[in-house]
Amino acid sequence: MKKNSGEQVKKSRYGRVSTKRKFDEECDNSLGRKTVIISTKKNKSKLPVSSVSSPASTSNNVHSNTRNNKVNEFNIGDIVWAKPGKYPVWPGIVISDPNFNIHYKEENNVTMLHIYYCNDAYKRNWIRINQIFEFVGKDSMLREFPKLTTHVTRSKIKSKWNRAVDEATYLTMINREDRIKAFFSNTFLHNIEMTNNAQNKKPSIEQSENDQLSAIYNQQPAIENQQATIENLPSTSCNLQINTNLFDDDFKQNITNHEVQYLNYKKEHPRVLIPELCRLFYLNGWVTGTGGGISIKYENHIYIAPSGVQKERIQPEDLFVQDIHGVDVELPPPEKNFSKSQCTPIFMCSYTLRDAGAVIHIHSLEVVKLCLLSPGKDIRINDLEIIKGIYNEEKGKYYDNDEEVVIPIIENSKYERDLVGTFKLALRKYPMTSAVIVRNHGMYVWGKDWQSAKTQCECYDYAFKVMIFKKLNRL
Ligand SMILES: CSCCC(=O)C(=O)COP(=O)(O)O
Ligand SMILES: [Zn+2]
Repeated sequence: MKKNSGEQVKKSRYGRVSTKRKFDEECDNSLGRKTVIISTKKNKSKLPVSSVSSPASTSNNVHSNTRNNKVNEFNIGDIVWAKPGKYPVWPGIVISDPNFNIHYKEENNVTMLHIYYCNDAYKRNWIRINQIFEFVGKDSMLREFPKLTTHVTRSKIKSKWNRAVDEATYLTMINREDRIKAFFSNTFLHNIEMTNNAQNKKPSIEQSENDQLSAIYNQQPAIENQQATIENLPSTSCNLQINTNLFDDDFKQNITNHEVQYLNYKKEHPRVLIPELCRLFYLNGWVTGTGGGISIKYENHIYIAPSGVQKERIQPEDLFVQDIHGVDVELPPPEKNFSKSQCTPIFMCSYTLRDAGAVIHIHSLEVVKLCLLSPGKDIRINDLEIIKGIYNEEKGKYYDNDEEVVIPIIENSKYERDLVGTFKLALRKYPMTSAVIVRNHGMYVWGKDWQSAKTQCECYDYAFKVMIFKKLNRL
């Protein structure tokens, strides 16, 4: 079948007209916009590049009208439009393939980029670079590429597509470094849900939409389990403030004051950090079986998670806040029926006796394994570069790699609160330590702030893995 332009119109086996050629043509011909045609090094295929700068390109200065002739100018974290063959044009984010840790490659002389799609259950695939262009906002897209968007804006997937575009728009508003975290933590969708709940409405994703999208993407590889790498480090609710800008005034008016209060917390606030870090610690295997977590001191108040809950699902309002004397200042909503973490007495020992700014309690398998291999009263770590990340509280400085780090082990007890006596004794006997191991149970680690506590916990965890290896292999 021939059209006036001479374009060969192909029909897919589903009877849908192929839009691949139209996509390039539409980009080239779009009214009032310049397009820069560049050739990729090997396949020489023409890549139309939008001259409309998105917030992302403005802030990162990655894409511009004067994009040069490189094979791949997309970087990890770029927000893009992708038009994979017969599938609808969809917003996505450039992120490395978790299996190979690369975000672009040459395949059969074609440059491919690895994309995760917005609002689509973390579906991802490798896609030709000439099927991608930088993300422009929804209005520009609808105005300038009407043919590309007609299908999605009229079909049953319209609302899903709209949410994907909103998510992409939201991601362009935040720093590139935070985008991947925000993407994997579903920050945007979380807020939509929060807003909808405030209106006593559930987010309505129609089944038919899901079915249709499943059919559309059924040839794409399914996403593997989310991995706790630095790339997809989850962040529960940072940037909530920015996100509300996407809601119209009606929406905002329907959010209760209580919720607005949480939307306004900065991302360094414990009500944001504790849920975010608990989620990370869960993925690290540190807070399994509901136990463990982190407490943070902020402006002379101590923030503590609830006890016995799925720590990776804690919400900002779930936290207990008390002063340094243990007097409650803020409580979670009473209907949640939460009680304060059983670890509170130990957390308080670290705050009062060591002037900690944050305390982490982990239930990692490594700690328990190491205890099984170490019947003595303490663990000694030598000859590891990683110990430079551990703080010597007695000397007030970080260890050198030729020093020995000694961590006391106290015996476990029936209840966490019964550990207080031996915990205090350990602090007295080991003034240099920033951690106490509880045999066959876990470990408490503290630092002057949450970053220090987290970094040290990572260093201990790493060192324990090496020690287990050494002990098992009699090295
Ligand atoms: C399986 S958890 C047993 C109790 C425990 O060790 C613990 O750390 C409890 O912490 P929580 O913050 O859930 O009270
Ligand atoms: Zn515990």
